[in-house]
Amino acid sequence: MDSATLKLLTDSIKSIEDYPKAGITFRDITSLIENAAAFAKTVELLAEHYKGKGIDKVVGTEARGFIFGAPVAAAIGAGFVPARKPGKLPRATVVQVYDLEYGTDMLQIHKDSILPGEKVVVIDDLLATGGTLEATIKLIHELKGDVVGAGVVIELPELNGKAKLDAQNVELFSLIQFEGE
Ligand SMILES: O=P(O)(O)OC[C@H]1O[C@H](OP(=O)(O)OP(=O)(O)O)[C@H](O)[C@@H]1O
Ligand SMILES: Nc1ncnc2[nH]cnc12
Repeated sequence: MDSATLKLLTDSIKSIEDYPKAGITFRDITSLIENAAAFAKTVELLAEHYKGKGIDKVVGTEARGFIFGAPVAAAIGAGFVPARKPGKLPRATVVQVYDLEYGTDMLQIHKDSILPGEKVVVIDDLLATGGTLEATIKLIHELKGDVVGAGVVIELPELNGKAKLDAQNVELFSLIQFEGE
């Protein structure tokens, strides 16, 4: 990405100290998506990376993964599969419990949302410890999907979430890296 685009995206993300608890610097993408140029460019860059690679499904994690995952899916001609927090999906699901930078949570996807052998990309706003993406990848693997990549707007390299993706042989694509937790 050129330096003007990097500046557009980086400057549009607000950083809030000690949210949601002491010691965490919260990287807030709501200010990025409020900015029409920054939002469009973010979706375009993620889509560009995965276009033409025969991706069948994009999985986005609730809630912020929906914001980027759905438009990327439409842009690359893939279906969109929501990975949801517990109790939100009406049909049979597969389930994973995982740890977060600031707590624990659970994700589910519909059992029939991914067919064996389908090529799948996971999209989220941010990679911190990697717990969310790891749990999402495990859900897709349970359904015998082929996870070919994980794309995020923001990576926090100090938390080493990439190691969890490496362990699953999933390539990480991140647009912005912020130092510090
Ligand atoms: O790499 P990790 O340590 O797993 O952290 C990253 C995850 O944390 C945030 O979601 P959160 O669970 O706060 O939910 P939200 O999208 O509903 O705000 C963020 O949107 C990522 O999904
Ligand atoms: N530091 C952070 N900022 C925003 N979202 C997050 N999810 C996990 N860690 C986060």
